[in-house]
Amino acid sequence: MRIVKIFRRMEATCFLWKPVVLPTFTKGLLDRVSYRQCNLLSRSHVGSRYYRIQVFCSNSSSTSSKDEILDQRFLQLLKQNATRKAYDLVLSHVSSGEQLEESFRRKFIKKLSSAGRADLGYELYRAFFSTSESCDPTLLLSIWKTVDRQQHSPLVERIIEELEGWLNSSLKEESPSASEEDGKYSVGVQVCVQLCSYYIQQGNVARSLSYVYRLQSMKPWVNTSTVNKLLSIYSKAKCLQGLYATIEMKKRCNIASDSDTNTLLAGAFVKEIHFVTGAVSMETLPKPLPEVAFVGKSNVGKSSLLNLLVNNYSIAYTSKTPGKTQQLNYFIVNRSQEDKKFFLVDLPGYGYARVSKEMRDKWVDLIRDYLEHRKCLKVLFHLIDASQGLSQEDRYFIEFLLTSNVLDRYHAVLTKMDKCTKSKDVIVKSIQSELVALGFPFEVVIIPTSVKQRWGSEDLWLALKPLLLDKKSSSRPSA
Ligand SMILES: Nc1nc2c(ncn2[C@@H]2O[C@H](COP(=O)(O)OP(=O)(O)OP(=O)(O)O)[C@@H](O)[C@H]2O)c(=O)[nH]1
Ligand SMILES: [Mg+2]
Repeated sequence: MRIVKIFRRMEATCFLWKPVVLPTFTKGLLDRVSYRQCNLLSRSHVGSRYYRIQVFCSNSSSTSSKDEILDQRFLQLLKQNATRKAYDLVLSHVSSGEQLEESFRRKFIKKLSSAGRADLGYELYRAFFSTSESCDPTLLLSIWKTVDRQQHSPLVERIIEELEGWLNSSLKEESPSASEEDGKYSVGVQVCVQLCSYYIQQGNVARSLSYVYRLQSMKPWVNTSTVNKLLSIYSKAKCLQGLYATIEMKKRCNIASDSDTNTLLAGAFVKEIHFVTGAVSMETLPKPLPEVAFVGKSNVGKSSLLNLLVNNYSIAYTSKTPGKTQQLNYFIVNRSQEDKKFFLVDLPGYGYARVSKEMRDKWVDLIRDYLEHRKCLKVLFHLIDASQGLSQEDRYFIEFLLTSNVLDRYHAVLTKMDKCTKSKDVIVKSIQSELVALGFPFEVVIIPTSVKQRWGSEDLWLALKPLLLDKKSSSRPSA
């Protein structure tokens, strides 16, 4: 017989005997051949041509093949649901002094856990990895995620104790640099998120939030997906404090939103929203509820911003033509939740609108009346078109506001930021100084937004924090 080809692989050296010419696809197959596949192939033929492979010698130590055989038997037992036997098999292999590669150890632990025996997975973990000083948080997390919450709470408690110990002993609290032990801190983020989730399910809000705050010290490793996971956890738990802690952490860590972030945010705060009425006079306003109003010149983007806030782009009608909204349009949010319901009010615009002067004057009177007398108005969003800056009408309106009693509820919002060429900070600073020059007695917080690019809603929700979290202290202390 003639040796046709020799394949050198990590696991073994293979000699190929006959036929002299190989079909092309067989060659491809042999390029990817592994030690185990050699054995299989040596007993088979491909197409009409027979060939033989002989494994002449194994390049790695004999433990590798033993590990593979153990692996096959282990998987077979798992298939038969004999999880305990599978566990015993691995344990006796190791207790008899055999070596076992780390990749197999990890695999056995994970497989046992995901086969419904997190307890056995954890026992193996203890036997293989854990000494009193060391901890493998990735493995512990993977075991934890497979635990049936009802049945294994002592196990979860043990895992948590180890993970919290690891967080406290291995990760610095004061901001580490991005290059520092990357893997360790990425796992640290995962551990924190899992702990946030665990403690909120246990009803321990303070402990849960402490891990959101902890994430701030891992800034380089926190990303949009971390934020989205937290929003989803606190939304499910209906925990407004958790949602706000997450938004604040996101802002401090300067993490961008994606479309999921907006959907999750709106979904967390708005369980339902309905149109209630279009009021044309003070007499036709609905019965009082805490209220959030959107005011600004015609076409500035009030209705669009309301839609962005609730992530529902068909609830308030928008139009390119100024003067679209002609009444005080009332939308009720969360109407079936007594302690959480509130109104969003979309006002007609002031300034230029494609309607008669008489009509415009009527709107201005109504807006003034509304702002001066509607006691349940808790938050006023005053919209300014960032692409045009403050208009003369805006200045008149601000002069009126400065003499009114609604300043303590005032928030300036910049719209259409996507149309601006200057940087966000430059625009915000310039409007801020204009407002101070107009006579604002405090530095106004300005919220930049873009409905077109769908960003900015988290700052609007932050502005509603006093209203939603503590309805009694919803006004800013007067300056
Ligand atoms: N590029 C851009 N266009 C926007 C933005 N927000 C709103 N618009 C557009 O501006 C136009 C006016 O938007 P509306 O939301 O109807 O404005 P409004 O203030 O409610 O207008 P009135 O009801 O007429 O007072 C629409 O064509 C919107 O699509 C934004 O952030 N960026
Ligand atoms: Mg409108």
